[in-house]
Amino acid sequence: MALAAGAFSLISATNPRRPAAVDQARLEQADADPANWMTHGRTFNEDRYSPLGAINRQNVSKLGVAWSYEMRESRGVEATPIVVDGVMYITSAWSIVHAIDATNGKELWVYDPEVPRITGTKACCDAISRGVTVWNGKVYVATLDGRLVAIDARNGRKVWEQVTLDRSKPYTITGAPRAARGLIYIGNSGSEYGVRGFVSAYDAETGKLRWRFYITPNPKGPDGAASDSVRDRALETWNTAAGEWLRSGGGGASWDALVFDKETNTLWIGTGNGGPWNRELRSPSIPGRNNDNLYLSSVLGVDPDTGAYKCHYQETPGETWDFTATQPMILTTLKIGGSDRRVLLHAPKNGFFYVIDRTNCGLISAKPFVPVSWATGVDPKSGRPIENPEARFQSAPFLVSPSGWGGHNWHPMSMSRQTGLVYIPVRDAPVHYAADPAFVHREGSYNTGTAYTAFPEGPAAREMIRKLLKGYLLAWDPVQQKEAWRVPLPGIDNGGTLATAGGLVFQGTVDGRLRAYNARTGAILWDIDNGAPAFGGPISYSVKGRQYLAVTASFGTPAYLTGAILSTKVGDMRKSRVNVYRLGGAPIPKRPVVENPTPEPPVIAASEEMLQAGSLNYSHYCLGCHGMSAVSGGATPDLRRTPYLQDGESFRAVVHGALATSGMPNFSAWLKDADVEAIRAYIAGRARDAFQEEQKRKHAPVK
Ligand SMILES: O=C(O)c1cc(C(=O)O)c2c(n1)C(=O)C(=O)c1cc(C(=O)O)[nH]c1-2
Ligand SMILES: [Ca+2]
Repeated sequence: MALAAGAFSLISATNPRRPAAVDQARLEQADADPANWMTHGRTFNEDRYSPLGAINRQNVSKLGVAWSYEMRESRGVEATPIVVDGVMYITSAWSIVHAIDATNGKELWVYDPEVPRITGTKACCDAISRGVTVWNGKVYVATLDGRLVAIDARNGRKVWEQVTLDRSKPYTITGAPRAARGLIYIGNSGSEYGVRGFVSAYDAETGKLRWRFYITPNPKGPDGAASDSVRDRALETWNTAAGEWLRSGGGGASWDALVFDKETNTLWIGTGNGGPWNRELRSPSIPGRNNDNLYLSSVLGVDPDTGAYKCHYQETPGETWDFTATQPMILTTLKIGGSDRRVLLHAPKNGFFYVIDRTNCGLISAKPFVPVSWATGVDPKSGRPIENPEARFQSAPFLVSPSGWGGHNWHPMSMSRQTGLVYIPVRDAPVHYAADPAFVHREGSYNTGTAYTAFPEGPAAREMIRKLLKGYLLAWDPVQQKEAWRVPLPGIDNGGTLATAGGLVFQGTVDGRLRAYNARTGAILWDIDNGAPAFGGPISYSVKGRQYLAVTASFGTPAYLTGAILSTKVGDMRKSRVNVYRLGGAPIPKRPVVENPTPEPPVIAASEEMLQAGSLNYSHYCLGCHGMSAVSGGATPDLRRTPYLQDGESFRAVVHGALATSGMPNFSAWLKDADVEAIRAYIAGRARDAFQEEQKRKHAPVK
């Protein structure tokens, strides 16, 4: 743990309040206090609308750099910064918390929870964290390895720490905790790794567990948890005699949205996908019975004080595609059919935009916001999707739109109170799903029960990805349930959005641009190089009357999916940053594209079987950080270019822990010498493709 002295004196010099003095009253009145961004989505309602308008359509093109803060890691950053009274609190990779002077980028303190790097083997999506929450002078971080830590906002010292989950199981935490009414709420991740998801509430002062709600029922008996009261009802929707879920827990991990609703006194939980994905392997369906697998893929409302079940709406009954309902939620009031309705707006992975009644979880409307092939619509009467009968891919592979990458994933959407539109980073990313008859559960790896075929290997992948995967920024009218405008974007891994009273929407793109759009029309008013993608939601705050725009800049995170293959910045392992902009700031720095040629790879004699085994093991154990087709997302070394590739012995040493302190986990429990050599042969093949392509380009006649 590193500390920087002087944090408190600096804060007290600029502000009379003690640091992070956030309480219920202050959060409830967040709209009267737009200088601060005190909770994940700015207000309890999480609409990510900033009432600050000093930066507006007329002057946004004059934004320059206020400051830029360098983190210690090159890994992915997904956090939304929190700003209270001139101090920013943010996490970088490995759940490291930074407190920064929000006016000049000066580091006040850093708290490193020292997450064991082996935890990386349980994380699907890089060593990421979506940020902290603050309450009554403390900053709370949920660590990748499952702890909830309360930190003194004055000096970065730990006040208390709780282990929130069974660390012998493949759980992680990537989500940001939320604070309300003296409690800290936190979920977890790991549905693909074999866990049973739950949400917990801890006393903010003492760290004592107040309640717990399990997303899936315990077939062995009650848990002594808040979810016990609905256990029987949930069990009726599972096969209690067969299925992987009896061993793994069935998934449902709630890894992102947790929204406190002060108007209906509800904590809204977005629940996750099933584990494994394939329902017929997870919990074989029983003809003539309900096979919905509650409470997977649902918007679930519980009592914030006790965790008692209130109501739910299951968006994807019998989830089988990695269709999480964990995506960010916006609470608002809409005039629908002449009356004011308290609604929850949700654009989950499954591709439908839902308007849900916050008083009873009733469906008000649902319309596709992206092409959808698994269902033709949602029946307004029953609230159930009208499924395409082939979409469950049991008899034949099926091209599912959207796929588990999401019609929309965790990247926060925002809503403008001026236009009434919701700004969604959309992914149009169909994928072929087929049942995996050879499914075996593997520790330390992704377990889906699905042969999920994405792309061919090698140079062909790039073309395929360009053609098939489309991303765009979508402005959506939630009352009419229709598109207002869209702007096509490169790739699908674009960042979250922020709407402001300046009539603007801000968003980062996967190729590292940062843009401001006219919120009414989608016209691009500002478009700069942010150095690296701003994946999380941008925020705006002000100190002493000056408005700032803050975004992160990092590689890694979800960019391993496709962004890396499309990006010109591949292999550019610079440190992650927080970039803050203001009117009249310094000029945007020029950042030349880094040339990073592939060295000639070694020739490794390998049979076709060996290459296939290498490819399979690569996808199980390496892809999550080092990228599809061995094309790194830029936050971790590009394995096609690592010097360790050149000789088998050093390569094996690295896979078996030689670089464990730098973040490369030790895989010796799962990968034996022959497995490692097969992976090396596979990567050498990918490296040869890249090498030959580069040679061809180099020697091509100049046109
Ligand atoms: O089921 C889960 O437990 C789980 C966890 C996470 C996570 O914690 O980040 C993701 C997903 N699933 C997931 O399906 C997914 O698409 C995803 C994307 C990301 C990301 O950070 O970009 N995380 C996750
Ligand atoms: Ca998942």
